[in-house]
Amino acid sequence: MSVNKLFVLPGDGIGPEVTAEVEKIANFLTKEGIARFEIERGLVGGAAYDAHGVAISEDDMARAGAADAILLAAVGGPKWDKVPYDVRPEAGLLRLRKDFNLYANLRPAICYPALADASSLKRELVDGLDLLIVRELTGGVYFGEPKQIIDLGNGQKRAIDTQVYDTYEIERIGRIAFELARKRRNKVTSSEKHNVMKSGVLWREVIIDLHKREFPDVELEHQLADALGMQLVRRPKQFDVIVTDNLFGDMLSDVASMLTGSLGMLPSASLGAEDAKTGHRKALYEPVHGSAPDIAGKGLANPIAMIGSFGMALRYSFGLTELADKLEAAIAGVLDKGLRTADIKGNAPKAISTSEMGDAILAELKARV
Ligand SMILES: NC(=O)C1=CN([C@@H]2O[C@H](COP(=O)(O)OP(=O)(O)OC[C@H]3O[C@@H](n4cnc5c(N)ncnc54)[C@H](O)[C@@H]3O)[C@@H](O)[C@H]2O)C=CC1
Ligand SMILES: CC(C)CC(=O)C(=O)O
Ligand SMILES: [Mg+2]
Repeated sequence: MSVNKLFVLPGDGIGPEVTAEVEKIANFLTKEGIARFEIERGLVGGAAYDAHGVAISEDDMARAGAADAILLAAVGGPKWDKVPYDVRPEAGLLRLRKDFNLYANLRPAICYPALADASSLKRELVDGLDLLIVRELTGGVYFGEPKQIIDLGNGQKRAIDTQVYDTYEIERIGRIAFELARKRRNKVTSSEKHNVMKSGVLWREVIIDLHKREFPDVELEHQLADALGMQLVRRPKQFDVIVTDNLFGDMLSDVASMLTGSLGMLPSASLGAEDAKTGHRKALYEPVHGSAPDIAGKGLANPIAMIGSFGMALRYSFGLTELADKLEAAIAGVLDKGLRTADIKGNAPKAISTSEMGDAILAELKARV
């Protein structure tokens, strides 16, 4: 049995609490000989800053590079609000994404039937929802240069962020979206703001051209990003795959999370380019949520987004598709039984803690493997 090397970066806030629940599951699978995981741990974000004065150390970057997959919970928090911009916690995550060229961020939003009442929308709007946001992750305004604050010398300052996209960046993320749509309901909605942004004009042009050349069998539609935000809460089941840029993808996926009941439910996979020889993609798996400082250390965090991210690692990095299916079924099973963390409690009589939710998912998994 091959060894799957996992590099775990718990990060800050609720990060250590939710990654502990994944480690329980990985250790069980290893102990029972169902799959073999070798886990190493590193520091990222505020935790790395406190230990080394940087948002991620060179040593941890090297160890992340040597792993088969990286699992990162979340970074940031008010404790580090005043640290220099270059070493702020979020810089560690951005460096991992950029240095490993993890350009494709897959953010599925699935509404489990048992949770349809936990959504902020009416049950009939979200019941059966299954959409996938494909977010470009290494370009756009989060990385474009110049990025600076200039002192204008007259008591005024000017802040500059730059949105930059090249053809190849749009084409490669578009290709991922079309390929994934072919395995789903065969529809892609491309989203930008070509009415006010040049990057939107190019985005639309490249996606239309790619569609014509390589994916004419897939249904393609375009929606402006502001209108798409509105449609996500109006009639979310119209979507299959949404492909969009780094900033819009970040915002729209937080919106989509509430359709499923909570930000604590949404997993994600950040994938790099396919290695021509091995077919393997460098990958980092991370929940969509942040470090949730408001609930950190209280056992209130929902570990499902993190456990679901591990499920995506089983599927996309380790080729353990059947096990990934079983883990997802275990999550659904726990929800069917009415077990809820505080964020998805709804009308349930009581909420269970982070570790109780992890234990319950593990027990459901044990019954399936
Ligand atoms: N990928 C990452 O590492 C991200 C980091 N952040 C950072 O996290 C920090 C906090 O940011 P916020 O805007 O508060 O966003 P957040 O996602 O951490 O929290 C937003 C709200 O959702 C709740 N929430 C989030 N995850 C939850 C979970 N697993 N279970 C239950 N409730 C959950 C929180 O309690 C909070 O009320 C900031 O420093 C921000 O930069 C934010 C987003 C992504
Ligand atoms: C760098 C992150 C804090 C940005 C973010 O919110 C995300 O990627 O979801
Ligand atoms: Mg975000």
